[in-house]
Amino acid sequence: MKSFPIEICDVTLRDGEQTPGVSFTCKEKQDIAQSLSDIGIEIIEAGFPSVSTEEKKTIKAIVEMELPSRICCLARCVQSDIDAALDCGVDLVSIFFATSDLHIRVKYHKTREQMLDTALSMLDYAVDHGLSVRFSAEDASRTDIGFLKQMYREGAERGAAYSSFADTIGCMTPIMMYDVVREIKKDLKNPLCVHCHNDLGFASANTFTASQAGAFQLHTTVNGIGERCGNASLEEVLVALRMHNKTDRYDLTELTKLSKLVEQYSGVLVAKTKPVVGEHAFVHESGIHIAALIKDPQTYEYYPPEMVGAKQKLMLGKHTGRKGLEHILTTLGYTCSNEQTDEILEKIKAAAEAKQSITAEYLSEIIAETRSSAS
Ligand SMILES: CC(=O)SCCNC(=O)CCNC(=O)[C@H](O)C(C)(C)COP(=O)(O)OP(=O)(O)OC[C@H]1O[C@@H](n2cnc3c(N)ncnc32)[C@H](O)[C@@H]1OP(=O)(O)O
Ligand SMILES: O=C(O)CCC(=O)C(=O)O
Repeated sequence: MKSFPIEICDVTLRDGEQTPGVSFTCKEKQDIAQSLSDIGIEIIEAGFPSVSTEEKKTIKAIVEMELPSRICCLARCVQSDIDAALDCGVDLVSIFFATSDLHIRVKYHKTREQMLDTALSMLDYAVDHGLSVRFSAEDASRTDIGFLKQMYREGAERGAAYSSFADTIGCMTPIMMYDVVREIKKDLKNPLCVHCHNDLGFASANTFTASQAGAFQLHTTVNGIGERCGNASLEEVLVALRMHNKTDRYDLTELTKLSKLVEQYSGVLVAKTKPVVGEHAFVHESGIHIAALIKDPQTYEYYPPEMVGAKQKLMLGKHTGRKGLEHILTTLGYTCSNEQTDEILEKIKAAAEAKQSITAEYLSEIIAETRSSAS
C-alpha cells in the first residue's frame, strides 16, 4: 500500500460556520481551534475577516493563541479583504474567485481574462506584503480545464504557495475527481488543495480520492457541517487516511469529543448513522452480529471504537439473539435458567415490536416478572 503525502486544512470555523443559522462566538471558535490543534491539524481556516468587525477580532484572537497549527483566512479578490487578512496576522490567505463561465457571467459581469487579471493583481499585492497565498478556484469543477490550468500556472509563477480546486456545488464523483486531479497535476508547479461539498454525499470520498490522485491539502469540517449538505467530514477523512494511507500522526482519540463540542456549539445535530462519530457507529443489536462480536470485535467493526475515543455498546431489541442476551445478562450480573432466558427474549422482541425501547429498567422489570411467574 503506497502512502500519499497530505496535510489537512480544517475549515469548520469558516465554511462550517456558513451552515445556515450557525454563528460561533469567539470563545467557541477558540475552543474548536484548540481542539483541532491538539489533534494535529496543520492548518485552521479561522474565518473570513470581511464578514464583520467581530469576525475579524475573533480571527486575530485565534492567531494570538499561537497554536502549532497555521492559521488561514478567506479573501475575495478585493484589496480591502487582503488588507483585513494582513491586519489579522494570519499565516495563509485563500484568495478565491469563481472560475466557471456561469459564475463569471452571473456574478462578475466580466470576461475570464479580466477576472484572472484582477485575481493576479490581488495575489501580487498579498505576496508583496509577505502573505503566503492559496490561489483558489471557486466552482473549479465546472470550469474549463484549460482556463483552470492557466490560472494555476500564472498563480504559481507569481508566487502562490498553493493552487486550490473547489467542488463548490458538490457535483463530482470519485472517478471524476481522480481524473481531474491527475490532469491538473501533470503540469502544476505548487501543491494542490481540494475543497469538496457534499451535495451528492461524495465529499469525503472525493477528498480521499483526490489525495490518492496527488492532491496535498485536504479541506474538511468537523461533522461535515457547511453550506447546504456540508463539506468533507474531518472524522471520515482522517479515519480513511489512517486505514488506507497509513497516516498515523493525528490524535484520532479526540474526534468523538470534538464532534460533540461542534454539535453543541453549532446546534447542528449529528445523524445517528454518521460514520465515525454518529451515536450508532459502534452500537449493535443484531443477534448474529453480537454472537460474533463477543468472540472478536473485528467481525463487525472495521476499526476499534477506542481509536476515535468512542466505546462499543450492545443493545437489546427486536433483532437480539440468545447469545447476545445471555452475554448482556451475565455482564449485568443476572443469572437466568435456559427457560427464563427464552421467555425474556420473547418478551424483549414483542416489546420492541410494539416500539418499546428496552432500557436497563425495562429489562430488570421483564426479568423480575419472568422469575416471579416461574416461582
Ligand atoms: C464558495 C464560498 O463559500 S465563498 C464564501 C461565501 N461566504 C459568504 O458569502 C459569507 C460571508 N459573506 C458576507 O458576510 C458578505 O457577503 C460580504 C461581507 C463578504 C460581502 O457583503 P456585501 O458587500 O454586502 O456584498 P453581497 O454579499 O451583497 O454580494 C457579494 C459581492 O461580492 C462579489 N464577490 C463574490 N466573490 C468575489 C470574489 N471572489 N472576488 C471579488 N468579488 C467577489 C460579488 O460579485 C458581489 O459583488 P456586487 O455587490 O458588486 O454584486
Ligand atoms: O477554496 C477556498 O478557499 C474556498 C472555496 C469554497 O469555499 C467553495 O468553493 O466552496
